[in-house]
Amino acid sequence: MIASLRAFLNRIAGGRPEEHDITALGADLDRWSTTLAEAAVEETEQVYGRRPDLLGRGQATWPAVRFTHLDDNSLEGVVTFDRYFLGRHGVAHGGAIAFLFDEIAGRLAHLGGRPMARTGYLRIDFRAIAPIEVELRISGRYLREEGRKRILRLELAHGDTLCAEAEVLMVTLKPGQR
Ligand SMILES: CCCCCCCCCC(=O)SCCNC(=O)CCNC(=O)[C@H](O)C(C)(C)COP(=O)(O)OP(=O)(O)OC[C@H]1O[C@@H](n2cnc3c(N)ncnc32)[C@H](O)[C@@H]1OP(=O)(O)O
Repeated sequence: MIASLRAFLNRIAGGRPEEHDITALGADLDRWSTTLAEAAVEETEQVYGRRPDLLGRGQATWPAVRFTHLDDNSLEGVVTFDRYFLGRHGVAHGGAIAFLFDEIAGRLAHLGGRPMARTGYLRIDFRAIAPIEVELRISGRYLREEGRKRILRLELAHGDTLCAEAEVLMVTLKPGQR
C-alpha cells in the first residue's frame, strides 16, 4: 500500500490531469477517507511509520532510506527524493532534507540499544543542490556523547558532491519525559 501511495504521489506531483479526472479522483479519495476514518486507532496502534521491517518504516511522508551499513556508532545508506519532494528546478526541498536528517538522527541516536532521545537542535548547512530522482548517499556518525547529550554528524552526498551536512543534538529523555 505504501509503495502504491508513493507511486501515486509521484504521479500527482508530476502530472497535469484533465478536469474530469481531477473531480473523479477527489471523489474516490473522499470515499477512502470515509472508509479509513472507521479504522482510526490510537497512536500506539497505528501501523504508519511503525514498521521497521519495511522500507522507510512503512510511511510515505519522508524519503525512504535503504541502509547499507549500521553499527553502534554510525550508519550509511542510499536515498532518492521522489518527485513529490521537489522544491524547484529539479532540486529537493530543503524541508524534505531536514525531515530526512531528523529521521536519520533518530535512527542513529537509538543504535546500540541507547535509551529514548529527542532532537534538541538540527543545524543544517546546504552546500550544493540535492537533485531529485537520483540516488544519493546518506551517512551519519557520533561526534561525541556527553552525559545525556549525543552530538551527531550527518551528510547527504551526490557522488563526490556534498549536498548538505548537519550537526544534531539528541538529548536523552528523563523519566516522565515523552
Ligand atoms: C528507530 C527509531 C527511530 C525514531 C525516529 C524518530 C526521530 C524523531 C526525532 C524527533 O523529531 S524529536 C521531535 C523534535 N524535538 C522535540 O520536540 C524536542 C523538544 N525539546 C525538548 O523536549 C527538550 O528541550 C529536550 C528534551 C530536547 C531537552 O530538555 P530537557 O529539559 O530534558 O534538557 P535540558 O534543558 O536540561 O538540557 C540537557 C542538556 O542539553 C542541552 N541542550 C538542550 N537543548 C539544547 C539546544 N537546543 N541547544 C544546545 N544545547 C541544548 C542543555 O544545555 C543541557 O546541557 P548540559 O547538560 O551540558 O547543561
